[in-house]
Amino acid sequence: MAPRVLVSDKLSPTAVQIFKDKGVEVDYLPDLGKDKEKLLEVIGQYDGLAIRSATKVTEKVIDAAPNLRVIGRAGIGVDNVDIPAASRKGIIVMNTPFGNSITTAEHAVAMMFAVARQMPAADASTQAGKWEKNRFMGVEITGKVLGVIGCGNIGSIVASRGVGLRMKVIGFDPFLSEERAAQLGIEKVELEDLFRRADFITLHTPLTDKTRNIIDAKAIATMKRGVRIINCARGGLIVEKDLAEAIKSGQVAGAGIDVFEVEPATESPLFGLDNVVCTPHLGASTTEAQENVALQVAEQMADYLVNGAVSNALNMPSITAEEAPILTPYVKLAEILGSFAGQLTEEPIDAVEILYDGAPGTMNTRALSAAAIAGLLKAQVQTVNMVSAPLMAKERGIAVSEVRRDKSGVFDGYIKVTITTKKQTRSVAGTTFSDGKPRFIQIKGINMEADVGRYMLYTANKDVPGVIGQIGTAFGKAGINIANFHLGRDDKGGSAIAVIYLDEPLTEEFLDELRGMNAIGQAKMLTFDV
Ligand SMILES: NC(=O)C1=CN([C@@H]2O[C@H](COP(=O)(O)OP(=O)(O)OC[C@H]3O[C@@H](n4cnc5c(N)ncnc54)[C@H](O)[C@@H]3O)[C@@H](O)[C@H]2O)C=CC1
Ligand SMILES: O=C(O)CCC(=O)C(=O)O
Repeated sequence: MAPRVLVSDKLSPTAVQIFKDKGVEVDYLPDLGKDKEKLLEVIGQYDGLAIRSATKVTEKVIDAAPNLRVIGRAGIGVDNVDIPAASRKGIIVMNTPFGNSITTAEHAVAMMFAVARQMPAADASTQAGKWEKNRFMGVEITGKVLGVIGCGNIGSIVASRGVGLRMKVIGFDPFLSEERAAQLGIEKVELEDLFRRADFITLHTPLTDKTRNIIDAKAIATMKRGVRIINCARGGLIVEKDLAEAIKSGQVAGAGIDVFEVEPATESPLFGLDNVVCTPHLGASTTEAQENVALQVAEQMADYLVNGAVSNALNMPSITAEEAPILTPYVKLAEILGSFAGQLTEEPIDAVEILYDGAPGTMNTRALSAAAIAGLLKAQVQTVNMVSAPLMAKERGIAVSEVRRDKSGVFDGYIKVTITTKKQTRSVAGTTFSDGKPRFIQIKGINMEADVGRYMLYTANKDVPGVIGQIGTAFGKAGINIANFHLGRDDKGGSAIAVIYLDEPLTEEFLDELRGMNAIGQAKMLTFDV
């Protein structure tokens, strides 16, 4: 059945066409996102949800969406999506990180000019026939200090435009290196320094706990008198009432505000003040940017729903369309190894190490590790998948580590999952052959070569004569058919293991009978999704 996507915000028609061309059914209901109740009613029918900023994807929406596999944001900011809730449900959240960057940077620059020359007020006054030439005295931009807070994609473009306008650009961003700053032709400074020196301040950070209220009364008091402030990033970065007070007092000479604490903003302490220029979250609103993000989000979502390729996901490593078919057998293998370890472990897991030897070590190991952890946790949480697994492992205090090394044995490569609990360390290794099927090659340090079956009995026993006969007799007496049998041991008379393939699962009574046998230390029924 074709996957189904709901587009619940206004998106360019390009997106709808791309979904259709790629074999995805699509419902384009651009006003639905604003109707919370209706969204809750219908979301259960969809595999994908494509949005902009109007649709709020809360935990409630996610809980009402058992079939949802991907949320695609046609834009950058994903503060309207509850990402932890989506991750817990195994739903990928993706955005389009570059499609509207230039457009938004240009909006910030436009705001800077509009504020410097009071364009909107001058326009309104002139069109009202007032000709107030003396009222609208502006300031030059050339030679002024532009302080850019957040020098990522958009901030960097604004910085370079500032340099082009012959401004002195200074930037604050904890992740900005001296090299990158030099490349942009700007000076890297601390925030206090930026506040103290800038004539214009422009914000380009996401809204996080660290950036919320980054401009409040206290910060404004440290700024140059007559500073002008631009916010085309997110409402909540500025305390609007503090900025309004500072504009009234003359400490701040003007502000260009595209984003608000509450949106849609129908009232704000900034409304009606002299030299405040407001736009209704128009940063990304150009034909070009909307075409870019619509095209990109539809391509990305369809690629995931149809081919399993993952790009620009915020809660899952990327997997390209070329990579997906090569990775798939190893994803399956990693999941099976994790599942084997998870099913055999009955006490809390402290740590998991995933070793990549040879070929799989050259692949996307973040995705493979996510699959191994998903397999491991499946014994406890049925709904876990590659998206939710890393978060769930973290929530459970499981330390996950990856080791990669060159090919060291007869196989082109293999994966080994080792788990550590308070009581023991246990490992299982496997590989895939050219048929793409997973094989176990080592269990608890004992070499063996075994296929993976749907129902498998695992026994650990002492290597003494008669054990296999005893097990075989018990199966015969109970009338249970054995489909296949694999054995391995470390040393003569040491530890041995058996993996027995069955057509159906064994009962607990029968397992207890096996466990009652003298030489058998462990008998466990394992089920695999094959
Ligand atoms: N008004 C609009 O329509 C639009 C607004 N935006 C918003 O613009 C913002 C920036 O977008 P991009 O540049 O694409 O993001 P980005 O992720 O490329 O850059 C953000 C930068 O902020 C920096 N940062 C994080 N915490 C910081 C802190 N405490 N202090 C200083 N810098 C910090 C990061 O290191 C990063 O370099 C986002 O919030 C996004 O939602 C994006 C597009 C359109
Ligand atoms: O979709 C829009 O108009 C807003 C864009 C935006 O805020 C973003 O991409 O973060």
